[in-house]
Amino acid sequence: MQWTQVTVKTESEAVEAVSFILNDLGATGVKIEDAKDFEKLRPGKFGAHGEIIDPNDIPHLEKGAAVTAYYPQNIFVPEILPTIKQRVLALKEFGLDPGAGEVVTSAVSDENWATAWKKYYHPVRVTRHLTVVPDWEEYQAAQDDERVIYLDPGMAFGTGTHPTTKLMLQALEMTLRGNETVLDVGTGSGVLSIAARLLGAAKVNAYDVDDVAVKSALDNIELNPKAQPIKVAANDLLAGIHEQVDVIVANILAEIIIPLVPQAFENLKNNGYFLCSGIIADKIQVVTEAIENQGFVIEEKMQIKDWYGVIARKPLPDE
Ligand SMILES: C[S@@+](CC[C@H](N)C(=O)[O-])C[C@H]1O[C@@H](n2cnc3c(N)ncnc32)[C@H](O)[C@@H]1O
Repeated sequence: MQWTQVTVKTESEAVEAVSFILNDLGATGVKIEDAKDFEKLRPGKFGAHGEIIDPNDIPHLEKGAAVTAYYPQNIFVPEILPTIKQRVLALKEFGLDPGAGEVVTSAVSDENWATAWKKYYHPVRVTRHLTVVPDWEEYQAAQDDERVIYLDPGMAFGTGTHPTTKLMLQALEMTLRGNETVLDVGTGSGVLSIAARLLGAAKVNAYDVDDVAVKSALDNIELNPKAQPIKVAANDLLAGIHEQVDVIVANILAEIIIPLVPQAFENLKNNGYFLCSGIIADKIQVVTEAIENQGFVIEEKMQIKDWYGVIARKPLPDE
């Protein structure tokens, strides 16, 4: 089994709180390194086996502290990084100094990730009409009504095969009829935006908070002339966006979907659809409550493996 290692560089006083945040987001364990612990070790002290300890021989931090967490494969770390950064920096509000709050991931190095997954990534018929094809593979559509999405997701999330993406591809296929306006929040590789256009949406705007994702989405849109044009921009959810669209789709974590719910309601036309996934079993109730309390009608709850998706509709005023 592979693990992703996430290290938060912080200060001694914040190590407990940072450990709590990392565990709360699904870490299976944390390791704490604290320069203050080494200050207590004096040269010449005896260790447990009678050896003389010279702290300088032990790899240690010269200053500050670092908390390292380990995440199992079913947690997609790039997705939780913005939440980690946000919650660590917010510790200031509780009177704790989080230091730089710098977050570093390793174990699955960029280089490994960029190449290792390619071995397992082949054309996949994800839904009745949508097939995702790696850009470097030759593929011939088997039916006239099959739509092919060419992708090279690189470091961004969205090969099209993750259950959460699949749920939203299915939801788009169930919802779109043609000529809709669509907002794709947390676009990652751009896969959902490309799918929306290929399924007949007239206009799609895609947003992501991560510049790597924005670049990846733009590159993938280049690979799919039939899906062009799609507008892509860096944005935090729908902050500052005021539109009236037919469909909003978002595959993000439950914690991030909840603040999106009122923004989605505001940006949808009556009878418009809010499609969301990225929700684990523990969170489905709180997300559906937030959606219903906002005034949406839940039309479908979908599930693949441990992941849930929701199709919600903004009702007509007289409903
Ligand atoms: C699970 S990926 C989904 C990618 C793609 N849409 C898919 O379905 O495969 C979630 C994406 O949401 C982005 N994201 C996370 N927080 C965000 C926020 N506050 N605003 C916009 N995008 C965000 C992440 O950078 C990531 O690219």
